[in-house]
Amino acid sequence: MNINFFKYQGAGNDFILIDHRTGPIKDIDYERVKQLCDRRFGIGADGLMFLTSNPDYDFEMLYFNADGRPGSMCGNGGRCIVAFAKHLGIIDKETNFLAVDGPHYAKISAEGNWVDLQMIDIDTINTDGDAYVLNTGSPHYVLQMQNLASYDVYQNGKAIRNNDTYKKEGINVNFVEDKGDYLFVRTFERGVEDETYACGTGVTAVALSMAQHKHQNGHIETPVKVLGGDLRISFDYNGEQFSNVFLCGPAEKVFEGTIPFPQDGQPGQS
Ligand SMILES: N[C@H](CCC[C@H](N)C(=O)O)C(=O)O
Repeated sequence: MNINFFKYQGAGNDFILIDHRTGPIKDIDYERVKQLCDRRFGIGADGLMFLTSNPDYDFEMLYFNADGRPGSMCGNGGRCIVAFAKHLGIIDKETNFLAVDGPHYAKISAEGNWVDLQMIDIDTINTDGDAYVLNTGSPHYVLQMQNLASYDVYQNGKAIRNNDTYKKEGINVNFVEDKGDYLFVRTFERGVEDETYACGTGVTAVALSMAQHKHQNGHIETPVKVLGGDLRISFDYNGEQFSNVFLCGPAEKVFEGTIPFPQDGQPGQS
């Protein structure tokens, strides 16, 4: 069957979005998802999402990484699917939707291209040598460094993601340089197995780790620069728990089209 797709991007983290409110998704063909996300043989994206209906929420987000496998929470994907839901007329200024890590609240600008997405509360940040390790909906490794612009994020991120500790489950590897007024962050993403231009759960993990590292307290606003643009993380920290965590940034529709998509017992056929 043919289905319509929409391509969105948030700070250069890009996604294929499919409106699937009409029925349950069954037998998703992971190979087809992977091919659609491929930048040479497909549409090209860091991930693919289905927007489905849920009786208790405005909608539900089903996220797949570019390797075709179901991913954990995607922050920029969450912001993009909120913009998509507004485009579809499902929501207006705010929403409560369900994702793989639970319910999320979000606010969206009148123009529909700026989304503040609430992330899960966090109370545990572990360490691994000099790095911080935490789960902001997806697992993240956070390491501080200098001269990040010229750092080999691909080789070093890949080595950490595939070391004995993380190989089995995988981890997203974030490198951060504290620039004083803002944090500069680059991320090697699990499931894409490459550096992406932005990672929302990643910059969130970085901002929280840095607040703990610097012994900051109270209401904190952290501007972040990534390869694909600017994001902002705001949260409250009482020294033990991070709450009211918001990932804020752009979310824009790039283009739309039609593709064959096998499902409902026809995996592999298109
Ligand atoms: N790009 C995403 C992270 C996707 C999560 C994925 N890489 C995984 O670990 O399953 C974000 O903006 O948060």
